[in-house]
Amino acid sequence: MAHTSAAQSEPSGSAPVIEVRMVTVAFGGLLALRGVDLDIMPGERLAVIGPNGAGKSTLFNVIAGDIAPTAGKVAVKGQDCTYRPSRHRPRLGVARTYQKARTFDGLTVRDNIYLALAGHARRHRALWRSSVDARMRSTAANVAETVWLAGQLDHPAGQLAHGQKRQLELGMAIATGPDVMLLDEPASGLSRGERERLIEVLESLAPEVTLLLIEHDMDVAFRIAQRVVVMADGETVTAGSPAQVQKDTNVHRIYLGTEATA
Ligand SMILES: Nc1ncnc2c1ncn2[C@@H]1O[C@H](COP(=O)(O)OP(=O)(O)OP(=O)(O)O)[C@@H](O)[C@H]1O
Repeated sequence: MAHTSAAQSEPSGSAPVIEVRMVTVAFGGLLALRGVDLDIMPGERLAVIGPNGAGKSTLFNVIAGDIAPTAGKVAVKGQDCTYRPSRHRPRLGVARTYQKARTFDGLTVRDNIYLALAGHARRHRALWRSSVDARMRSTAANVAETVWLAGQLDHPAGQLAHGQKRQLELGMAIATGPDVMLLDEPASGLSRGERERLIEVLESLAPEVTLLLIEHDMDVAFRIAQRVVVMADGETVTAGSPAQVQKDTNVHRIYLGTEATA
């Protein structure tokens, strides 16, 4: 069984887009993360799984900049971001989604996506011209189509079903053209059909987009990820391809249950 080093990628010649080094997070006397190491390579599709309380959300939030670690280091594209709050991540091409979608309920689907685009354009000093506005409106419509919301373009976000709201949030993240997407349980609360759509959308992302997801839904995690990191008790227990992780008897013991089959 490998320990923290199991979450290191195979050497591939390029630098990791995200580096997590010996990250520890203590909540009072409780160690939620115990010296976690993780490298995520550009274009990699990585899922972090593990039983309740394993430390997945804490690790995710440290990477996203929502929790500052008690010890250790986080770098994005080689820049030390350990104590940089989450609002700095988009400047580095990092977008994230939340378990509970954060959309503007009074605004339409189009305007939610437009706002995400506008925020990104401002960062890149785009000019506020009518041609830019028209282009962003058209891009918003294209993004809505990508996330299966073309028919709801002019519906207020507040009227969308849970799954559609999550699709919208995913669209808002995709709209910014991120290099790295951090997805917090993207399949949570989705119907079977919506999960299939989610998988289709994620599979349609450009291959250079790096994807990190924490996910309880094994089907989604194993179908999207090239590499799966298994956490338990604040540590990375093992990592490998979905096929390797499904066969790992230690994973069965700590997470899937001994009756699980590969
Ligand atoms: N803000 C907090 N204050 C105190 N303890 C916390 C806090 N956040 C998480 N914890 C504890 O840290 C440990 C790891 O929690 P975390 O949410 O990271 O696990 P998880 O793997 O994401 O679990 P789940 O799958 O249930 O969401 C748990 O014991 C949890 O109770």
